[in-house]
Amino acid sequence: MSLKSARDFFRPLAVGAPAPLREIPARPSRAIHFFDPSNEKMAAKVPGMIGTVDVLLGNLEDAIKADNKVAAREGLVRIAQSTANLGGQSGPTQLWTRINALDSPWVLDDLTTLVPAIGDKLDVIMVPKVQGAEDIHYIDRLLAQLEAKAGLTRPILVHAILETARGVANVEEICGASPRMQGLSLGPADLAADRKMKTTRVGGGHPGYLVRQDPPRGTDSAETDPVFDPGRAIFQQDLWHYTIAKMVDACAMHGIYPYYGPFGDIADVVACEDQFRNAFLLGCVGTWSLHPKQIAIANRVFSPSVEDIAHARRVVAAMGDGTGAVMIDGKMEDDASLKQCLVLVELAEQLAAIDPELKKQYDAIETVEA
Ligand SMILES: CC(C)(COP(=O)(O)OP(=O)(O)OC[C@H]1O[C@@H](n2cnc3c(N)ncnc32)[C@H](O)[C@@H]1OP(=O)(O)O)[C@@H](O)C(=O)NCCC(=O)NCCSC(=O)C[C@](C)(O)C(=O)O
Ligand SMILES: [Mg+2]
Repeated sequence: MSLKSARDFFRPLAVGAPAPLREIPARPSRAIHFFDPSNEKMAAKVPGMIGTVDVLLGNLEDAIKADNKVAAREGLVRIAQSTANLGGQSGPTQLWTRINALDSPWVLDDLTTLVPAIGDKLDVIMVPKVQGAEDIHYIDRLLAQLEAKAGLTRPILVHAILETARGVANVEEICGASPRMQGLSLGPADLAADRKMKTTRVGGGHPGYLVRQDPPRGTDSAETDPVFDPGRAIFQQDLWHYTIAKMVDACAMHGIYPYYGPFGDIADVVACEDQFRNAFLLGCVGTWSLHPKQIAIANRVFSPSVEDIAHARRVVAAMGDGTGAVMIDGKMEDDASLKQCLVLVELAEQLAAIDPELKKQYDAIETVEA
């Protein structure tokens, strides 16, 4: 892989294109809510969702029928142009899109239509099925040319979906391929197919992927029949743990943001919440929402709880200049656990700035002396 010099990395890739950002802004993005801009019923709901969801994403790729690709692209342009407070750093809700795959017949028209028409409102472009740095380099140069032509003053950021085995293998070079890289999401359906995993679910766990409690002492495990042996507990495992953890490390290393992705069992709100929470605990900043009812789940899970913030503030207060060790409720806290607490406190501050209800809850926390 050829590496750019440090100086060249932050140079615009086209004369007249906006300067790349040195840091990716930490804008709240707990839920990236997908809608089909060619579906009139869904599109009609978009204005009413502003302020209730951190990101609205006009989807142009999979889940949009081939016959509706042009209508979806045009619908997104119309919605972006006619909806106030959506995208472009002005409002509470960002506007993203997911373009078609780089080898599809639609992607070039997606980019050459969207950037001149609504490039000033589009915060992030999600690129599906990214295989390696070369895919990001292609998008990077093309966006710079289109931004220059359109006279844009702010670079559009790029988000890659991790949904091929090669993409997972190349995840670090993908994250570091361009200063436009904003983050990564897991694409569990395409990734499962590409890896030849044997699950047909869109994200989430699988009852067959488990570990089982040992048989009682003195029993020959060969004699136990799992079907007639209900006494042995089974523990379902997370099929996606390895990939999410790998994605989180690659993103943290490059100063960009990891997201879970889709949870296809819309009816199972409980398992959806579990999957989202696992991702939150592992370091993801948000997830996708495919149906309006997943927005509230994502907002709840990806906002630190009042209890966590109360504890984190106690530790911050007790640690004074941030060095040494103290005991709080029987537990040791030191320089490192202070940093863990600051992750939560800083996230709470960012969220409180855009979510008045959450601000009220965090403001009501009484400071308890350690
Ligand atoms: C699942 C579906 C078919 C159920 O749609 P439905 O109409 O059957 O659901 P409903 O419960 O009956 O809907 C109730 C109301 O909500 C509306 N509605 C419903 N959904 C939305 C929405 N998203 N945004 C805004 N409004 C929505 C719907 O139009 C209806 O309106 P109404 O009350 O006026 O009749 C529908 O929700 C949907 O199409 N969601 C988006 C699906 C999508 O974007 N999939 C692609 C992302 S996942 C993926 O690509 C994989 C990945 C990463 O690539 C990889 O793993 O490889
Ligand atoms: Mg996919």
